[in-house]
Amino acid sequence: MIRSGNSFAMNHPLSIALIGNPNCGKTALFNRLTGSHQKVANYAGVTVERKEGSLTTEAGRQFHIIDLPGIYSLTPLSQDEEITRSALIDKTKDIPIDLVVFVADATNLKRSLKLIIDVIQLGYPTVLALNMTDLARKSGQVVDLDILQKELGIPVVETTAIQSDGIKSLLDILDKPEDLINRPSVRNPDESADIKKILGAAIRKNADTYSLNQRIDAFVLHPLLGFPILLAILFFMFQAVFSWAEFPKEWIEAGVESVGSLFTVMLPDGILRSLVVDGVIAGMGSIVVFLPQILILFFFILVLEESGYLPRAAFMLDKLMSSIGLSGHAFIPLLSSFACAVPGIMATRTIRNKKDRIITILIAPLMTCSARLPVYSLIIGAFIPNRTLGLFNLQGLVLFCLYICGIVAAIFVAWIMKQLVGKNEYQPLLMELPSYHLPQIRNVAIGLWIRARIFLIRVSTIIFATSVLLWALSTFPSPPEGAVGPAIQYSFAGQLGHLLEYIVKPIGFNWQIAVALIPAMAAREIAVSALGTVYALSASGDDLSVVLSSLLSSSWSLPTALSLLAWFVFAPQCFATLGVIKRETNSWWVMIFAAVYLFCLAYLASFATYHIAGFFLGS
Ligand SMILES: Nc1nc2c(ncn2[C@@H]2O[C@H](COP(=O)(O)OP(=O)(O)OP(=O)(O)O)[C@@H](O)[C@H]2O)c(=O)[nH]1
Ligand SMILES: [Mg+2]
Repeated sequence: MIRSGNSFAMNHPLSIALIGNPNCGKTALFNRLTGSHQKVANYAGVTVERKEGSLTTEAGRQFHIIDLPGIYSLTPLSQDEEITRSALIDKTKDIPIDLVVFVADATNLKRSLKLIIDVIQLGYPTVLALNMTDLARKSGQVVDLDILQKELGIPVVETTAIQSDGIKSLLDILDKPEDLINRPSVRNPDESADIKKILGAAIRKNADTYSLNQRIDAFVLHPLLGFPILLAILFFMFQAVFSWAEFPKEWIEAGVESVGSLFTVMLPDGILRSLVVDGVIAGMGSIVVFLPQILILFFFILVLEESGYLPRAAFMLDKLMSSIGLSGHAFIPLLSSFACAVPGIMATRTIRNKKDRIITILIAPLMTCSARLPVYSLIIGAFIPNRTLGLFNLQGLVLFCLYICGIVAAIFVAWIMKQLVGKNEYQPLLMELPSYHLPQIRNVAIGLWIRARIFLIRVSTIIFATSVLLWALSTFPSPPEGAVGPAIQYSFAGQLGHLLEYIVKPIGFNWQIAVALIPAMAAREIAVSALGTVYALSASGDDLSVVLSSLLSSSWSLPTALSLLAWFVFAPQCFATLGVIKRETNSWWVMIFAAVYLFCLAYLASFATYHIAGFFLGS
């Protein structure tokens, strides 16, 4: 639906849709135009929903910009492609498109040309943005823009979306949208046979981007070396999470401790001091110390995403994944779930087969999300000695094993589900291998800043609120007169914990853990702050000054600690994940099934871990 001529009067912002193949830089361009920070990464299928923003040009013109998932053709094969098709073609859409900026990867123009012609034929006023011109130039490609404009009958500009001055030519055109809208079509290319001719005429020298890529791929995709390289990268990442974070973690810990002591001195002994020191500082402080580890993890994830390595890893794992009945397409959604299952589950929209998609959604929560990191890190820090074994840091090794546990469990569950629903025939993974890019320092820095902000906002809102709530539940009602033992024993939380103790005793948990697990349903890392609050209040006198990890190592047995780790590998301790499962599958049943099977697995795994560890170590 194109607006009628008179609606182009400039009294409302024109809507511009960014259309193009996956991974050609639409979102990078969107971010540049609108000043947003939407996710950009070097693989196909990053954007899976419509994103909108606004642009005011230097001349004061306003535009509404729409970023859409990449498409290969106007016939969608997956749910994300359907979103774009429907935005372009359906008459019922809520936001009419006035202009199309077709974004094409200049280093691979051939791939886009058929789609450009199809989109032009839809009748929208269209501009072609040849993006990634920096790479095209470096590789020696020369395109004759005049010929291309003439052949296609639309304006063509060159852009480099990752450079601050890289989209000037596009902005110049957008400043005169009337020219675009009223432009007579010079010619309407309609035959696919034209493509060769157009390219032959317009490209004077072809890009030579393949040599470096091929040289790197010779190692990375090597039949024998490829897999060890992937494992080594992941292994190094988890080692770094522990060893690099050591100093910054100590500084934050020292900071939190001095703030705690400051308030202990400043405030008179009583309810207010308890709220501030035991509730707020113990709760929030116990989580803030994990910021460096989270940032190190995300640093690696961002660099991997930007480099172009991920689709290669998907290819290597395709055979393995198909042997459990999943397609290689599931790899990137599952890998995204290492950050958080919510975007991971949304990324399954790129999976074409419906059964595969549901199974991938069901196993995504088994990937170790970053919210588990504080929990793992706290327990590992308290129970696993910080020793090096040759090259390896023992704590990093245990963390690596926990990640592997999640992956193995996911493989196992997927395999069982596939047996139940029936296998599809093996369809080899068809996915593009993008060119390797050197990660942009600015992009990585922005990515880390966004992550740090998300984390600190979580700490200061949901974690702050639950810390205060838990403090209240653990403080009131006050103990009866003459009571012995810490006051928390008599509080609401204490009573609830003792009730739940019956359920969690067989898996080795005490009542403090039971109390901590409830608010952790809101977000996993709250388990740490909740333990901080509960133990701060259960501790008597001197113990208060001891950091949480030493307090835990003296109060829990090793089997209990291992059992709690096992619980967190499986338990769906997060409402947001369950919510997104419901939304993406549009089914309460799938969500309930996910919650039930994950809780059952968690209970079984913890039970087995506790008893097996108890048998070997003595509980
Ligand atoms: N060198 C260079 N890299 C670019 C340019 N534009 C985008 N990139 C990089 O190309 C990759 C893909 O960019 P995105 O903006 O995520 O691509 P997209 O078209 O939105 O991809 P989908 O959402 O998957 O359809 C990222 O690694 C970007 O940093 C450019 O002009 N030059
Ligand atoms: Mg995108």
